[in-house]
Amino acid sequence: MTLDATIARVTDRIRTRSEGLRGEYLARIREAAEAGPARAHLTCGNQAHAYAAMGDDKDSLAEGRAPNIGIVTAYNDMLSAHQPYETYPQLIKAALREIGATAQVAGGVPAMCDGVTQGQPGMELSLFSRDVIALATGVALSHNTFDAALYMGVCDKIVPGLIMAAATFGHIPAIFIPAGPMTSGLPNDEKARVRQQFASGEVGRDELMKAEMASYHGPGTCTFYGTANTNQMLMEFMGLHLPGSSFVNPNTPLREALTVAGAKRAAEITALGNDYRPASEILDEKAFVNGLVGLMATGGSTNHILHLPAMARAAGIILDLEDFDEVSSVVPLLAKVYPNGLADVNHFHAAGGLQFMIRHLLKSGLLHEDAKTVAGDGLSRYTQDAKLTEDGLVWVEGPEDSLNDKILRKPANPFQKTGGLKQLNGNLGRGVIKVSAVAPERHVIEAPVRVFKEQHEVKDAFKRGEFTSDTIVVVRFQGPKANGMPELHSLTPTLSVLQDRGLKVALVTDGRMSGASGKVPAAIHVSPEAANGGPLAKLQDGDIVRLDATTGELTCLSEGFETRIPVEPDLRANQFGIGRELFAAFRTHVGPSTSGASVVL
Ligand SMILES: O=C(O)[C@H](O)[C@@H](O)[C@H](O)[C@H](O)COP(=O)(O)O
Ligand code: SF4
Repeated sequence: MTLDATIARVTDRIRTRSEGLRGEYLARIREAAEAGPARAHLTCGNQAHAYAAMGDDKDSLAEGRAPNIGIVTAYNDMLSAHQPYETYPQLIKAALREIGATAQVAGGVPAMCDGVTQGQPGMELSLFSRDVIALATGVALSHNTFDAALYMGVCDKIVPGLIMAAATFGHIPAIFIPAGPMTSGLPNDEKARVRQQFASGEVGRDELMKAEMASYHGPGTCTFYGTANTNQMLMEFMGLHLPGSSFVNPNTPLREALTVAGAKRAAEITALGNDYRPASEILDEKAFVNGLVGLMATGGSTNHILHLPAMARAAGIILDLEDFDEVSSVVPLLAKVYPNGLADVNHFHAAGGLQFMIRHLLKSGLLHEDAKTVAGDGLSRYTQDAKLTEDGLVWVEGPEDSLNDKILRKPANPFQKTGGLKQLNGNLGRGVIKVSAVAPERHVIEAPVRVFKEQHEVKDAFKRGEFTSDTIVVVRFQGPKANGMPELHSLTPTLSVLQDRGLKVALVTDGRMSGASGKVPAAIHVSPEAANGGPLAKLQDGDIVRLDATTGELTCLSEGFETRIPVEPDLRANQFGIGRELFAAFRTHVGPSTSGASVVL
């Protein structure tokens, strides 16, 4: 199938834009690869320290001929998605021992659960934790005793931070090992309904707690299509998972078989063998464009508008908002998974899942098939599903037709003709809006603004009954320099209640939303941020603003707006408590959201 002209043009533009940076990156990676196997550079003392506690594997490690695989783990008990990782290192070590290879836990990385910190001060460390994860992975792999790395992470900032490090250590192969989604509990839309009832005082806290616990009920990734499950999609579209491994539930025989297979595959693709697949060769412009296509076709999380540019830059590739915008304009929305629909990722996987999508996007010429992956050359192998048979783990072609066209469709009959992501421009700055979950009649709003600094102030104004007409709610000083750019997802129930009461409402912020946010139109990541003197700092209550997701306009229409002096914020409350005092350097040095709000790149 001929590659779509727009996809080809965007890829060429990215390749040209990145030429210098990518060239320097690849030269560094080549130098690291040419230096030879990692452990050859270590002294006897270095090695003795590295192997001292490795028991049965000590001799094999000391001989230095067999591949030694570094495990980077984001295990903790706080994320339901990461709790299953507790037992993986032992399983991996035993699997590699079977084939004469070894594995060591190179190090752990922190992982924040955005569900635990949502609406809490801790959320102000969330985005920064992505770069902390990249730094911590660098510390782990700097032991330089590994021929490949297995990265165990699933959720929001964890996969992006691990990718930033995997690209930095791009001379060694990288395989991402998922743990799979939680089994389906109380449907996400039912949970959201009880939250709205609680916000409007119709039910009490005990009713709300019951619903939340029935929704988030066990190990595995939360079942909505948020940032974590968008990560899982990316890892298959970008060829860093084994095919079909993203949405297999934890603590199942198939999940265990895929973990073992991923470990053994890592040992096969090191420089010691004859199928060397370094991460740098997989993380190229084609992989990132394939990731952009998957993001649009699945209606993925807006957080990847921040994460993908940071991930790409670590591999010497420069992504721009115009790339997202143009890919969105030609890639149809093929999946309806909450918040874009009622289904969850388990239903999506059962309907044909990622394998169905990759099959039909390849057929439509919307993906680069000639991509390198950890499983081998060519993305078409990712149209295959993983199955456990009496012959063990096998890969078989996924379904040609969707098993549920309310959840999954072919490009010829999409839910929406485009990916539903729109770049915004105007005298309020540059931002983005995702409309795949917003009703078409709500794509344009022109209304007076109410201006707030904190999300709790919005909820307080709501409780005082102050929202009685169409309103654009502006929450500013939420950018990375101001307070770390938290998610404002906890506003969703309040704004949804206003919307359901018949008001036209929208959110405009230099902050961000959760991948689980959806039905309320939100212009997010507005840049330059208010704390940097951005135009949002000039807005006053009552100004008329126009947000048009069809034309991509974000404009203040009030007289005299342009000549106003930006408001100076008092940000002292964001500089202390819950560890925020440790992140002053991050707030000072963080880059703009338009290039991923990174501190390290
Ligand atoms: O970007 C995301 O996908 C979110 O950060 C998600 O990981 C977060 O945990 C949600 O806030 C959970 O949803 P609720 O807060 O609605 O439970
Ligand atoms: S999906 Fe979000 S809420 Fe669920 S475990 Fe991951 S970070 Fe936590």
